[in-house]
Amino acid sequence: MPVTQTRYAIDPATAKTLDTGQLRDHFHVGGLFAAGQIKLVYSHYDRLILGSAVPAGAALTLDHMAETGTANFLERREMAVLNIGETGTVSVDGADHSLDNGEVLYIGMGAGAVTFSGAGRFYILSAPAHQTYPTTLIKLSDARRVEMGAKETANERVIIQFLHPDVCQSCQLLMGYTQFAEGSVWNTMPAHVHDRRMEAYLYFGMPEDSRVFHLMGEPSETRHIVMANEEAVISPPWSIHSGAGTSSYTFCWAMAGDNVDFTDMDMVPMGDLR
Ligand SMILES: O=C[C@H](O)[C@@H](O)CC(=O)C(=O)O
Ligand SMILES: [Zn+2]
Repeated sequence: MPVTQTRYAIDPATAKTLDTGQLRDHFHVGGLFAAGQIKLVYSHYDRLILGSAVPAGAALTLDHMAETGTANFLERREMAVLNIGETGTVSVDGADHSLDNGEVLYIGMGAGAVTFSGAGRFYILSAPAHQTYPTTLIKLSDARRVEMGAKETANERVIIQFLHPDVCQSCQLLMGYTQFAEGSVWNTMPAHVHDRRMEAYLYFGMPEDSRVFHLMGEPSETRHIVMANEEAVISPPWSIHSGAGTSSYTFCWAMAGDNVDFTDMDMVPMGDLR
């Protein structure tokens, strides 16, 4: 059985009254990637579920989560699995998919139970779905690469898009990860919001003592959450999501909501940030 928890959606007026601990209780997700466990967080923002599976030698099967109210987890949902560990296997619908580090498996609605095995450290994302699309292994060479930023602004990076309409079809999940050039640490500044899509970040590939200061909140009311390696953060639709690290890092971004248009962002003019 997966270890589960629920995070409720709150409005920005409530969010701005929260202190550090309360902000973390709502938005920060720690304790993922525990060996021998599937851990899942059910967010009420667009009902995105995020979590982890670390088989560590013994196979782990995800078939049911009470929070979805369905007999099978994928009955009315789609899923993406990113392997941030060594090569591992994800078995679904009678097929074994071998995922190397940095590869993504899209699993369509109705595919049934999902079994994780091998040396993988699997990051799991799932959103409600309305139709099934083929389960697809997406290799790094299949993904779409968007170069962004510059060294001078410490934000030289490549956005690698896996669940994107040009790469792999999905109902509402959009996901990929962003890698920095050495010395670059700033993600998504100038910042943006997209009130029609929520987003979740997983920060990984960081040295143990490194931290990312993740920025959130309405543009006129920003807060920060201090993130360590392999920790996730839920970004409400009304919130900016940006950050700077004490070293370079990789972060997986994932979105769910009303459209799958990656470029549909409302950029925040620098003068509006508070
Ligand atoms: O809506 C898009 C998301 O916030 C991220 O994809 C941004 C990102 O990866 C980056 O700028 O590096
Ligand atoms: Zn965004």
